[in-house]
Amino acid sequence: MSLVLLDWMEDGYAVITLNRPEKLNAINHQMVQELDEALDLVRKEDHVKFLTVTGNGDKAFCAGGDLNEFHGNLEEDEAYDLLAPMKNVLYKLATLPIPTIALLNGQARGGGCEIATACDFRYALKGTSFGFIQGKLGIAPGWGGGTLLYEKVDKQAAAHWLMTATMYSTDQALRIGWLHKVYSDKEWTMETLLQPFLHNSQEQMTWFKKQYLNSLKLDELSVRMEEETISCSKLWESEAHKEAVQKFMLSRKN
Ligand SMILES: CCC(=O)SCCNC(=O)CCNC(=O)[C@H](O)C(C)(C)COP(=O)(O)OP(=O)(O)OC[C@H]1O[C@@H](n2cnc3c(N)ncnc32)[C@H](O)[C@@H]1OP(=O)(O)O
Repeated sequence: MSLVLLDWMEDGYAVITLNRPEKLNAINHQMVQELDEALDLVRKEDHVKFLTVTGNGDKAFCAGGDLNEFHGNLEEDEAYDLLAPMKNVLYKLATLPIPTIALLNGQARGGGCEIATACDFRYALKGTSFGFIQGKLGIAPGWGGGTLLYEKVDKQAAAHWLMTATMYSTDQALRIGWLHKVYSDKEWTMETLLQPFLHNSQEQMTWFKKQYLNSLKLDELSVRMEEETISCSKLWESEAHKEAVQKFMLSRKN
């Protein structure tokens, strides 16, 4: 079964859906691989105007890395080998030549927020919440999403969110500029959400995106994302991280 769905829409855009709702779309190895392949396919299609990324189910966009696979008992080099492929996926997503919109149908935690941050824009359903909670697990973002957060919101707001590792409501996330729009249940239809983009041609969209990417200084971005993955791999060995993952695992068994 595909854990990542890729759909081509008649209106000229593509949709990637994280498809593991029973695990709140937590990212496992298979999904890393499938996301990578889906992004390659989207990149090859020259008629697609933009890409949306969303989650299946009504509870979560993505609950982060799968804690059974991205578990606590890893040496630094093992952690690096686990984190780096998803960092490469996020770099691909962040630098895709067409605009990308995260449609946040439910909560996002940890790596889920990193995926959303790699998209150019974030629209959320009212009542959802979001947190770069890695700090509470004895680690820091490791897929490059922390680095990307500094590109997307005010630097102090980014540092504050990462260091406090708290969940933000849609109002808080709007206030710091991480979210661009919030919609009610009734408004949450593709027509309403995407209507402002649909009138643009593919040529317009690729130019807008190129101009945006030019502002990001991409060489430097990939170096900083790599540094993030290396730092997170070191933190992976900490007792605080082992204990936090253990606590989650034990809570599942009761
Ligand atoms: C790469 C680094 C990172 O991403 S660090 C961040 C990792 N993510 C997390 O710490 C979030 C872990 N999940 C949670 O705390 C809870 O599931 C939250 C999101 C609060 C939702 O709670 P609740 O509404 O009660 O749902 P639940 O816990 O029963 O979850 C439903 C099923 O999904 C699973 N799930 C959830 N998150 C993950 C995850 N990150 N990795 C692996 N599995 C996850 C739960 O285990 C549960 O499945 P099951 O019913 O136990 O089979």
